[in-house]
Amino acid sequence: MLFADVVDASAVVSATRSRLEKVDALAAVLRTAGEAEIRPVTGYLTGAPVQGRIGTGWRTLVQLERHPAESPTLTVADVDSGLAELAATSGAGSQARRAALLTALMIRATAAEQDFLLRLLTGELRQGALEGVMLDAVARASGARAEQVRRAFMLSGSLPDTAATALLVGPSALGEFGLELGRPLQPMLASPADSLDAALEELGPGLRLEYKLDGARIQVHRNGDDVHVYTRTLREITTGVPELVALVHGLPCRSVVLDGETLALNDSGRPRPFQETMSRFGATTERELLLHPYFFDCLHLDGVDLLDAPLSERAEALRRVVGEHVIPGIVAPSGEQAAEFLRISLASGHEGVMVKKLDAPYAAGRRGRSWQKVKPVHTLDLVVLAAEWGHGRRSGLLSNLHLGARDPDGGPPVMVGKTFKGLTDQLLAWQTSTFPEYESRRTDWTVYLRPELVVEIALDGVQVSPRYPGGVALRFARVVRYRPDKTAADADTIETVRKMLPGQATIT
Ligand SMILES: Nc1ncnc2c1ncn2[C@@H]1O[C@H](COP(=O)(O)OP(=O)(O)OP(=O)(O)O)[C@@H](O)[C@H]1O
Repeated sequence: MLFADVVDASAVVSATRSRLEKVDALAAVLRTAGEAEIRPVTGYLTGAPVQGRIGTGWRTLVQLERHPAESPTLTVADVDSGLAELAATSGAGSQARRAALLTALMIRATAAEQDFLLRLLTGELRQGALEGVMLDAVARASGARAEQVRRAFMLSGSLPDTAATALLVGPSALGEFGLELGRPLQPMLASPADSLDAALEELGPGLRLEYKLDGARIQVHRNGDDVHVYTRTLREITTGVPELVALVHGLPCRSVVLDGETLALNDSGRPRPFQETMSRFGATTERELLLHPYFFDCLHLDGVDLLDAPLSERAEALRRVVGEHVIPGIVAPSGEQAAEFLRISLASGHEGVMVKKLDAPYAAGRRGRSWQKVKPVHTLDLVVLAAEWGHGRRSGLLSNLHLGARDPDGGPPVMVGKTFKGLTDQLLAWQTSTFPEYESRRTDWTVYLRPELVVEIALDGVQVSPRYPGGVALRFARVVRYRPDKTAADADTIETVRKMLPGQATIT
């Protein structure tokens, strides 16, 4: 298959707003892809090459001289082996070798193919929304039900594996994806509740309330002596968190999969700021801060998969295996007890509470109603699209942020507002030094970024606004913090923002 076929399909997907047309274009490519081509093609079309992050700096790429080929000759196999070689080249002297490999690939590509490759390698094509569209396309091309494909993806964490199984082995093979020790699955997510009372009323009497801790999500897999720790985005961090690994080694079990939150605490046992916890997960890790785990779910214990078991049963297994490391919680509280529990959680420095339905299974990758989060301040996680240079005291610093919500149909993020409020001197300095790495273009006043950075924004609500393309604008938006634990795929959608308009339904 020619690489140009993939590039053409990608162009159709970005040109149309119709989800149906996007799915059709992707399904057509999948149907014509050969056996060995399905995995790489799925990766390219969701902006995530199967070789993982190739790690070529943006600057190296733009400096490459590129005379495009007249007509397309590159095949998917050529690109696949080129990227595999690039990914395998590291260490001393690798920079020049990588540039040579890239140039060799680029001179065989047409202008459109070069542009696509560049955007693929810089991560610009990676938009989480595309995953959803691709899952539908896999269903369409293979004849599987969308739900079957989705479940296999959530459990395998890999779209190329899901696509290859559905198309090459057949839809019924998708059912064989189960929980596998050492392979992270997409975490279950919560829906925001309007208030504690609303959540209690919706979930009825059979519920459990837990502290909502403001740390970093962890998923832990142990098989005998083999322990692995993953982040919310399924990145493996085992070697960076030796204290967690040691603790999991000491648990009374042979095999286990745990879901939880980890935090750094200060001397009096209160949580340290989120940024400090996250400093343990960056490129340069801050080893002095010890992380404490608080587990809230158990998905597997000693050979028994618990994904489909009700929370009540999973919580019982959890208590048996992690003992004191279970997150603080109460079962079936009265309204007064629940309100008191929320008050104590906030007074102890936590974010709020989670309200969970006791008879619900673990819905991997779902933001459903059986987990609801109650937080006093409403926040949205949005994508930074651009930043304007500041004035006066902020001159020379990148300040006013342009904020975008995710398009669930795979289009580019939709701008919903701007803000420079809440930016500390430290954050302004960080933005000014970091944003150029994400730059896609600039004008005199504004630096535009590839849509990758996620920032958490507090707001007083939203209003109708013809000035913005989505028809809604944020009111009194202010920056709470950056969310290095999230990718643009995890940002809130334009639908979520629209549902916050006065008179709209509860956010789901
Ligand atoms: N008791 C708990 N149960 C489940 N998740 C918890 C709990 N305490 C803290 N959390 C964290 O809250 C998150 C659940 O909220 P949500 O599903 O909306 O994800 P999120 O978008 O990261 O949330 P937020 O932006 O509010 O932190 C989890 O990903 C987890 O990191």
